[in-house]
Amino acid sequence: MSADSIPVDWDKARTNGHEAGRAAAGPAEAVPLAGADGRTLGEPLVALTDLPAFPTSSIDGWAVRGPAPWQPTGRVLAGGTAAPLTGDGTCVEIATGAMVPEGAEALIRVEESSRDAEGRVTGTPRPQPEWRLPGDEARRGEELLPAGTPVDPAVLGMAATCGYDRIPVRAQPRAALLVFGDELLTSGPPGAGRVRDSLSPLVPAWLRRYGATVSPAAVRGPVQDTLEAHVAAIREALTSADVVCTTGGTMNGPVDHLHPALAELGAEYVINTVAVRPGFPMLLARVPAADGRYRFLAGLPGNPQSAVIALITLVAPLLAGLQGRELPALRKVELTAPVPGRGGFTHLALAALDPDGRRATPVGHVGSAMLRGLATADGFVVVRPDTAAAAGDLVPFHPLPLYPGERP
Ligand SMILES: Nc1nc2c(c(=O)[nH]1)N[C@H]1C(S)=C(S)[C@@H](COP(=O)(O)OP(=O)(O)OC[C@H]3O[C@@H](n4cnc5c(N)ncnc54)[C@H](O)[C@@H]3O)O[C@H]1N2
Ligand code: MOO
Repeated sequence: MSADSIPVDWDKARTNGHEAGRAAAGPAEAVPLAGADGRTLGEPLVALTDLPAFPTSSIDGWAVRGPAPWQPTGRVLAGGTAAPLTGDGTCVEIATGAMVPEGAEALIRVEESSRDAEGRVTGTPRPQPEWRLPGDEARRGEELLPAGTPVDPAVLGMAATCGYDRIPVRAQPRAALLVFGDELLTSGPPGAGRVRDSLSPLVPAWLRRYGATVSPAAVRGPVQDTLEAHVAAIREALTSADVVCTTGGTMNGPVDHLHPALAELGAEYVINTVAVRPGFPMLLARVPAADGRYRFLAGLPGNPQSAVIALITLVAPLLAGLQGRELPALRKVELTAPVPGRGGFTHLALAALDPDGRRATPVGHVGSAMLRGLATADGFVVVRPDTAAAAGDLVPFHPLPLYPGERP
């Protein structure tokens, strides 16, 4: 296994990362609805009954049969089963959500009805039906959502409506982070040749937004800059993680030990360097673990913005694949200012979106060692190899993994 390689095209790197994840995805497991938020459907969600399951009144009023006036014979509330209406000129009082009795011909709203001295009901039904028929929303056995759908609050509510107590979802990938670099400080301000480790706080938080779990014990660093310490730390992390991310040491500097460590661990590269700037020395490898199965290692470059680009280029597609999710397609936005190309590399340029999300403006402070631009951007505009983008051009946009409201 050589550390030298031809950089992979950026789009191809995303696709390869996704396919590698998909090929390694585990089976679906049934979990209670309360624990399924944020997971991914492992099988299609199918209607267990017709929906609604019985003819259901949409109003409070009267269920009537035959011509007016109607003599009330009883009442049916939500949750009850209704006796059939058998005689013309009869009705039952009915509540919203109650089962409409067999034999009912119309429903009349209470405020659009009146009663005579004998208690008989009169009124004119509205032209549109005031009840919902079984199957109006779904037929029993109908597929409502495909496998691979992210589970959100609406999906949880729909599964409950259908009568599910548990739903089949994919396991959440377990991720770990190893930070390399003896120059890193874990607290206090930088100086005297030392820089503050910015990736231990950043990477786990974004891994979680991509659907992985990261326990506090799974974040380690700085790992000592020796080959032995790197190999030992990776081996240890592989015992409890499906995806181990490392930062730094991806190049061939005097203390860059990642490639030699991978060789020692018998790893096989899925991707070794990507033709993208910033970020190119990134890699994704399969590493055999002690149990005989393989896990993934994503090597993120040490420059912080480059590490983020490796996260969105390799790790996000891998995690999507492992969860059985599609690789998100990139939408296009209009550039408000020119963005230069980066020769034969894809250029990912940090940009902020207009409130309507249609136009992107490049932000400042975007060197690969900087995070200031990242903290004000919504994502990256994509400028393909051997091109440059002009103001007014439509270009693909890769969003940052943000929760709603995080960039108001
Ligand atoms: N001779 C060459 N040198 C470099 C090249 C090159 O093509 N030829 N490429 C540069 C590029 S591009 C990148 S990116 C970096 C990637 O290098 P490594 O992944 O080996 O990263 P390190 O050398 O360990 O660190 C680079 C830089 O980032 C700082 N760093 C590292 N970890 C953190 C962290 N957790 N928090 C904050 N900052 C971090 C580190 O101090 C260095 O300044 O290689 C270039 N060199
Ligand atoms: O690729 Mo480096 O990641 O340009 O900073």
